[in-house]
Amino acid sequence: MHTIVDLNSPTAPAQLVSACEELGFFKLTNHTISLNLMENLEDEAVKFFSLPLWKKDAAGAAPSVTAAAGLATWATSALNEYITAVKKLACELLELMAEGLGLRPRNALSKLLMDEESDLILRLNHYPPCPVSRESSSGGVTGFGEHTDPQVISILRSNNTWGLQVLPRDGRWVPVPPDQSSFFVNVGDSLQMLPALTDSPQVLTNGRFKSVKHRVLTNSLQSRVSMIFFGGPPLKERVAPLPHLMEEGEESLYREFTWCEYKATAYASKLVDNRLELFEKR
Ligand SMILES: C=C1C[C@]23C[C@@]1(O)CC[C@H]2[C@@]12CC[C@H](O)[C@@](C)(C(=O)O1)[C@H]2[C@@H]3C(=O)O
Ligand SMILES: O=C(O)CCC(=O)C(=O)O
Ligand SMILES: [Fe+2]
Repeated sequence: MHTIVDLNSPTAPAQLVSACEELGFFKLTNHTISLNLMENLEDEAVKFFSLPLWKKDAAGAAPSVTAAAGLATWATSALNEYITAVKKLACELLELMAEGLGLRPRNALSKLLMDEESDLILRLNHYPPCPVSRESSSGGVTGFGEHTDPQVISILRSNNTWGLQVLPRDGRWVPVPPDQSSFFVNVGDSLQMLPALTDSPQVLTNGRFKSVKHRVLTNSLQSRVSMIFFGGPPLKERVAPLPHLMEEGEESLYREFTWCEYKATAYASKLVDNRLELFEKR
């Protein structure tokens, strides 16, 4: 079962750090984003997804979040309000994580997303109901295949339909009970790389935070609508372990790369591929 982090709790920084170290995934409660704000965008998404294909196609390829103002033809205000709120939340979480890790300055991680050139994506997914075939080995039809997210942090909100599953490192797929008023947060590949060493011998690794594998199975009766904010650094930003967290003389497990390089590799790979492996020093 995943951790539930209460954003209002005085121990939130420590809770965040252990959730990111253990599974790389947690449910976030007591945030300040209203259900109304989430539902406004969900309603717009439902309207959009019910349009005929040719109209959806006409909306064109997804622009980046920073270009959302250019999306004037579709749900601009619901999108902009949601993006502003969720970006602020992502930065708040990264600041609390930095505090939990004892990092100075406090914005060591959040500044990656605050930069005006940060690479932010908002993705809206719709999974129509889909009856389970007898051949299905996973107990459901795959809606979104297993993968890790390449960015720093992903913040997911869905309606109350089951489907999301996470994979602990040495375990089995765990279904995540949906909760339309909470967020589900996962560590992305780039955050796995960033915080370097820990003093605990069991986890003496640069990958102190875990980029969790996850997938979505469709539901046979209800449709699932999810919106996920992916926070990535500016394309030119170097992704390297934070020196403050490295022990003296200790080497990074990964070679240094820019987010642009990593993203290009990720986007040229298959969804299921282990992309971080390609950047490990051997
Ligand atoms: C198959 C792919 C889809 C994806 C780009 C990729 O080549 C591998 C990473 C995929 C992923 C997973 C997280 C996000 O949903 C996403 C938008 C991202 O940044 O990386 C998707 C990419 C996509 O759908 O284009
Ligand atoms: O739609 C979901 O619930 C999760 C999708 C996802 O993991 C992704 O878009 O990267
Ligand atoms: Fe994902």
